[in-house]
Amino acid sequence: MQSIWCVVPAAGKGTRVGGPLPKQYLPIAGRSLLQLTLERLATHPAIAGLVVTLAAGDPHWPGLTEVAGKPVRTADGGLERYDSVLAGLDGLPPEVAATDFVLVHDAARPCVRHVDISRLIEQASRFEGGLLGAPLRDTLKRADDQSHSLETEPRDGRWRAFTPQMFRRQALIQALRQARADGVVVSDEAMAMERAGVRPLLVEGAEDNLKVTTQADFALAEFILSRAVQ
Ligand SMILES: Nc1ccn([C@@H]2O[C@H](COP(=O)(O)OP(=O)(O)OP(=O)(O)O)[C@@H](O)[C@H]2O)c(=O)n1
Ligand SMILES: C[C@](O)(CO)[C@H](O)COP(=O)(O)O
Repeated sequence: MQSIWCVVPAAGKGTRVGGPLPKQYLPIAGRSLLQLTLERLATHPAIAGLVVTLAAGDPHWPGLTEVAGKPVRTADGGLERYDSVLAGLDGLPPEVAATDFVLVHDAARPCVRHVDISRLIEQASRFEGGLLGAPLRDTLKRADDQSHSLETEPRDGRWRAFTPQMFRRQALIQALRQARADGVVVSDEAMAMERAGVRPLLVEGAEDNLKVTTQADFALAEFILSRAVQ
């Protein structure tokens, strides 16, 4: 299996959780959300190293330089998630070539399964990249601003996008820079690549690849992690 670096955007404020600490530093079973995600990534055999993007001057970062024997580099994140991803891509070591694939994985997703990361790398590397996701299995409603359902959206062909997402380093940098130049705030890497004409491969992954977003997600993440499925 190829060896691949992973950018970990961890510069968010966690406003949907609230509280004095950014959510990536809140505990799950005694360890921070960020530490859990870094360990989950660093213990995957194909991952060569991590670039963690942090809020400028982040006082909570413990100054890690390696996790599970894998090197850890840092970069200053930005206002939007995609700014932080760009900073992370720029912070990759020089041995990562422009055409090398890189992964991008949210610090807020500690439950990602190694088998899904392996399948993403193996399958999406046959194309110009891809992402983990899952087909939508619930009926999708479009609501008005009073939370009344206006209509039911078509479900066919709709997927939920997860991370990691995997693209070639320079192609992703160019696509993200183009989105920024166009004033488009892309919500994931695949959106930037789609705008560049790429059709990222969707690789179905476990739906327990939870993005910890609200306070309630911490208990669910702790339960998922307690099952020792890595
Ligand atoms: N400017 C930003 C915004 C988000 N992120 C990271 O992107 C991931 C997914 O973002 P999200 O879950 O939205 O985290 P926050 O932006 O912190 O949450 P909120 O929107 O509730 O403030 C997180 O690991 C977050 O730290 C980042 O690196 N830089
Ligand atoms: C990248 C992502 O996790 C894919 O679902 C999602 O778009 C992040 O969104 P957020 O609002 O920045 O959490």
